[in-house]
Amino acid sequence: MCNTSLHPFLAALPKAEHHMHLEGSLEPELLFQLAAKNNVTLPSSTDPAFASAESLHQRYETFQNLDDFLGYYYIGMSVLVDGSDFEALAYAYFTKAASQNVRHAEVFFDPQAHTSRGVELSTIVESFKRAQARAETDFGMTTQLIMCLLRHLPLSGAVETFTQAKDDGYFADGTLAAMGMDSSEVPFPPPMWKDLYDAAKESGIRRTIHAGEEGPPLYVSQALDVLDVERIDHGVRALTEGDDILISRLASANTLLTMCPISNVKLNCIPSIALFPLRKLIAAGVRFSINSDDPAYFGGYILENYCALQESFDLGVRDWEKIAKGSIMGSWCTEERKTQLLMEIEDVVNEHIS
Ligand SMILES: Nc1ncnc2[nH]cnc12
Ligand SMILES: [Zn+2]
Repeated sequence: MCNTSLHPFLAALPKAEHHMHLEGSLEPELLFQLAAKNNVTLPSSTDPAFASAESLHQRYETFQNLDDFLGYYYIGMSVLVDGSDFEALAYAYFTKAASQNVRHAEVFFDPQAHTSRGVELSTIVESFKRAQARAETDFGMTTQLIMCLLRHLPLSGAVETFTQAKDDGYFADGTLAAMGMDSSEVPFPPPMWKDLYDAAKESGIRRTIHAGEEGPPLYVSQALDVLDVERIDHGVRALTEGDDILISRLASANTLLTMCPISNVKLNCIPSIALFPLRKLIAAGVRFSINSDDPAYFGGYILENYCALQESFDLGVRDWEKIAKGSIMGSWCTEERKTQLLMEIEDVVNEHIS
């Protein structure tokens, strides 16, 4: 059997996504539409990639590294101006994700990149909430928002944004499920953000951080030791560099790694999907999920990530059942929702093997 034969099964498999940036789902076509609607001038005079949606797609094929990508990511999101733009962005992602049987999504957004342009935090959050409510009604998909702070900017801005979100009651009322940190990783080691993470922990707020994407395994250990995070976004370098002590620690603590194979290849964190450390994760018993990161920029949503792994690693149905169940177990939804989703997975697996 060829290793694409499980693709229909993978498409049907109920999935949880834990690592995608809503702004990273801004497809070039919508980007150009919103730029025209909001009179946002794109830098086409200095960068020919901004000539058209097609040339932008082409440029996205050749990112050199994380910062090269982030340059496009921040320009792209500057077309998001009013509430309807944020709602349209999130609802487009939820629609696409539902078509790939994502049943639960925990999604990131980067408020500082919008509030710095004069967009109110409440505009962003309330618009995403409208899209979330529609996704639940239209697709039965549960979703949660994770507010990410930007690590290439000073701590003071991150603290200000965190404090505003907390004072507005967005964590207390469950509008925001957790706090994360993203953007350029090196040279911004986790201990720089200790005060912020201490404040979040004191307020009982869940915490995650991007670590070990371009940064060394040390950043992952520091995130655990100094920031006391509950989850690590990426962490791929802990595996590729074979930090065995750290790998066993992640396994024994059941820390979820939210992994993004296509992103890792597109940003040159690993040379190819075949070198994604999937077998090592499985053998070491590390809990992980497979995610899209920035699907519009990397040319693949969650299903394309599942299928890319399958084409390289030729796993069996039972392996995928374990991966899918592990990602549900690592989710931040209610226990009741987890039970429901685990049963949905079993139904699809049983249907496939019968
Ligand atoms: N892959 C990534 N790493 C760090 N920050 C990001 N923001 C959006 N995508 C990101
Ligand atoms: Zn990410």
